[in-house]
Amino acid sequence: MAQPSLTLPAANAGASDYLERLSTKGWVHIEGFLEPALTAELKREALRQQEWADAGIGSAGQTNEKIRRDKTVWLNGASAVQAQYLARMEAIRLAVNQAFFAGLFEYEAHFAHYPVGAFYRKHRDALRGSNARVLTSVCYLNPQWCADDGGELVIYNDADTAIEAQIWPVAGDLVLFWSEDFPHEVLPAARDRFSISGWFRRNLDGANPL
Ligand SMILES: O=C(O)CCC(=O)C(=O)O
Ligand SMILES: [Fe+2]
Repeated sequence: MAQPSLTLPAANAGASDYLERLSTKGWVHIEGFLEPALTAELKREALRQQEWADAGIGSAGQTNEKIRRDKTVWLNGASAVQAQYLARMEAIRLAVNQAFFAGLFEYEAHFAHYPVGAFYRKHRDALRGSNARVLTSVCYLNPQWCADDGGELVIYNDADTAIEAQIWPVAGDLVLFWSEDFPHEVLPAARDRFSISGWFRRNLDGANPL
């Protein structure tokens, strides 16, 4: 019997094997993951936000403009469009848990705005073994992105010796990667760049410290 919550809509060309690609490569770029109407509505929702803050780094969340210059606002799920996005991420959470026994427990996400010239230097989203973030998602909200616009996501291999992928932040595309395994950076954007960065987290409460 079909399990709608575990499958992606048929409109997502190439998305059906995303678990396979996550398994073999550890990251996946799903083109056209969000349909254009939902992507456009999320972009409008991002533009409606008032509370943009300088993004933080590290567990204390201190800001450092040498490392990153994006502005962020956390999703709270209060609007219909945010709820719709979070429902799409919930389907991924369930599918990844089923496929990998990943123990993904919750999801947190923020809108990100990279104004012209903004970047995010090479980093990992989680340090090995010490962080609740397991799987990173980035969904892009930028129509008609082209080469001159910069702002590519560059993903490096775990050993940080080679580039695995260089991805334009094209509207509707989703990138997933295991948070501990891939150093990555956002190259300076030559035009306003909007996205939603999110993290599927494990539950560290009550974890055995040994
Ligand atoms: O926007 C991107 O392409 C990646 C952003 C990122 O690395 C992050 O928010 O941790
Ligand atoms: Fe990151």
